Amino acid sequence: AHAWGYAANNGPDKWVSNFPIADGPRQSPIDILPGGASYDSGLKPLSLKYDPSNCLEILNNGHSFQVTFADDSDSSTLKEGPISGVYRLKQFHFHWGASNDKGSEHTVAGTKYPAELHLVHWNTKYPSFGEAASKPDGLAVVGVFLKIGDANASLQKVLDAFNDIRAKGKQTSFADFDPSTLLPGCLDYWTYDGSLTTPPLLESVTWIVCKEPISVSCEQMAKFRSLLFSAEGEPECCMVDNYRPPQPLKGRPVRASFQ
Ligand SMILES: NS(=O)(=O)c1ccc(C(=O)NCc2ccc(F)cc2)cc1
Ligand SMILES: [Zn+2]
Repeated sequence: AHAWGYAANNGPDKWVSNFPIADGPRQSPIDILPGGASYDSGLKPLSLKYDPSNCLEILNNGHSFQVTFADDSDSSTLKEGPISGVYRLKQFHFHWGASNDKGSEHTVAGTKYPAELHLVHWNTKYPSFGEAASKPDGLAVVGVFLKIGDANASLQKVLDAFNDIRAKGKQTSFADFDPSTLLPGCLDYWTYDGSLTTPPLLESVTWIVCKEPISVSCEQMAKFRSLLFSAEGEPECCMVDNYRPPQPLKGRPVRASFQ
């Protein structure tokens, strides 16, 4: 059986055959309707504390590229916000489009952004990411939209490593990067219970989607699109449109940390 992907023959509409949870009650992403979200004064501000020395490597996994962190201590964590306890940063990655009119996974009243950043954290009440990934409160992902504007100097550091990871399976060391430099100035957010947006689509994610986007230039978006879904020696296939479209809300509440 061919592995999952984003092409017509193995893309989001096909995932349900190998991953029936694709039609489950708490799937992600969703279209966020600001008018349908309820302000919750009980929601705390996000507490994100990242240690750049935990940054290990950058890799092309054939679906996206990701920057992986050492998660053997509580030095890079997410606390407060809608969650209780301590969640450790495991990795961050992005989703993007073939053109600037699409690419984000979450949408806001139907608006698609050209890309979306995901900072993936796991609940330290469980022994590992793999264990946490199967629990309803196991993961917390912070989503940040990217909007076309000025070049993003912090993002450029990540893009400068792309020459070594152009093809699927390539990885290279990547050190001393502080992911908090990729966060918007304002950390107002929407939050809801959801899932991983790629197979295995596990319904274990507390989603925390920032209202304010960060900037990315057209040239930087072109750099994202220079990566390949394909491995070395295979016919080249540009890594673009690696996003799942919004899924049914199925009655879930979406809360806002702001009025
Ligand atoms: N786009 S997203 O932020 O929702 C997302 C985040 C992480 C993963 C992931 O780690 N997959 C591999 C995986 C999944 C479960 C496991 F138990 C082990 C590895 C997939 C999607
Ligand atoms: Zn993602």
